[in-house]
Amino acid sequence: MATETAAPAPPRLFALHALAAGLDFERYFRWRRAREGDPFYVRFPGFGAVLFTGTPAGARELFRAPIELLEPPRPNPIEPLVGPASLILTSGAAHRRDRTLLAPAFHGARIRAYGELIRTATLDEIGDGPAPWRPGTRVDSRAAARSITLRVILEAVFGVRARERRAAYTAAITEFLTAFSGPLLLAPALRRGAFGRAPWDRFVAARARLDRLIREDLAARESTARQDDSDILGLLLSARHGGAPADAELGDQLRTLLVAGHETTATSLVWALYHLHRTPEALRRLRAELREAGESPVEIAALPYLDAVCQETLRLRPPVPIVLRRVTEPFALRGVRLAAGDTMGLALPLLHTDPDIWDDPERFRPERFLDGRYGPFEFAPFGGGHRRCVGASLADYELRIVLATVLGRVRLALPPRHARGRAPLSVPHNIATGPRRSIPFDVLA
Ligand code: HEM
Repeated sequence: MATETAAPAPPRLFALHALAAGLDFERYFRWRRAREGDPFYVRFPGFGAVLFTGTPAGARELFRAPIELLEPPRPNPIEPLVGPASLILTSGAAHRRDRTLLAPAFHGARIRAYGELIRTATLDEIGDGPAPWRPGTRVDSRAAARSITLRVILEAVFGVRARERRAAYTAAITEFLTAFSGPLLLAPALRRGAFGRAPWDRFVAARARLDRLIREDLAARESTARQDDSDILGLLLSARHGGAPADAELGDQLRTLLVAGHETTATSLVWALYHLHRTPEALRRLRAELREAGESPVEIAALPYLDAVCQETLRLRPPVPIVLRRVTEPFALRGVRLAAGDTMGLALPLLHTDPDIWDDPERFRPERFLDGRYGPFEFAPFGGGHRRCVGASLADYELRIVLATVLGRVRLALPPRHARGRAPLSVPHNIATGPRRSIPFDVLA
């Protein structure tokens, strides 16, 4: 058995470290590992120290740790966004109960039923959105991708189809997420009100507006006698008739799905389009595959090169780059002792560029997913173990159908500055990381 060592001391000069991590956290993580080896410590403001690994051996230990030993980390920077009853934050019996409730809504046949909805949402955004994608126009890819993925979540989760209702949600959620990005996410000390004028006050007001919409939909659906479980809210309500969960908990779960379910997928869409348009041979190969394929979502979702493009995007640009677990009893990660209450983490940008697994890891090369198979401890964009992303199948399906629909309808090009310059860094936005600057596309045809 390997000898356990005590944890290395977290770094001094904390403010400088925080600044370096804030400017480019992937580079910072690489630097820390190069200095200290794997695992290594990183301290987050208002959160404490986390022992990180970025190797398949570490991923295996973290994902396979006994479930009863693991909790989500506390305090959790995203708690104000998702709420204390969120699946992301519960543990033990409550987590098991909520996963049992939610997981079936994201499986096989149910997901496939959303195929047409995803295609229609994409076509509407291109042809009929607030800024139609006509030749000669410039598209803000983040705004467009968010609009598509939010619509999918609103319809799939809440069954919201009416345009005005969708617009009300879109405005509320955009305001809610914008109010929480940046300083409030990273500096918990700023989460205080000041006579209605502080950033925290604005965030609390935005959350109240969004919660009002959610409550209205809950009430409307509850008052209808029919049991409609064609969407996720219907499923949750039918389960409630069996006894649980209460209104506030349901509200947190719905807010979680709204937040976790659209920003992550939208970011991946932006990165996929970006890397494809910087890698002409990959774009050509994908277009050729799409030309041969039919329009049925099921057929599209099975295309091998499209699949490889999506996986490669999630490898190089994982939108949720770190996976955290708090241990409730002593545990050893890669031979380093953790005490009860300590937190361990998996750094996906390190795992996904480990040179022992990935050839030429910094390059966008979808072919690697055609040539080889990667295990769940080598490639883990959706995390793993008992907390693996509950929406992974929906996200995978959505990525493929939106990309195929966009590329089948329009020809895009990156403006010269983006086509040739350095690739933008990934920075934390709120629940997901994304490109530091917005990435526009010119519509050619
Ligand atoms: C490309 C898109 C997405 C990525 C990369 C992603 C990634 C992740 C990751 C890394 C985790 C943490 C897993 C862990 O701790 O092991 C997670 C958890 C979660 N995700 Fe996703 N996600 C995506 C889309 C979605 C969607 C579409 C939904 C729902 C509609 C969703 C809902 C959730 C929820 C509820 C959790 C918490 C699961 C739990 O703790 O049991 N995600 N996701």
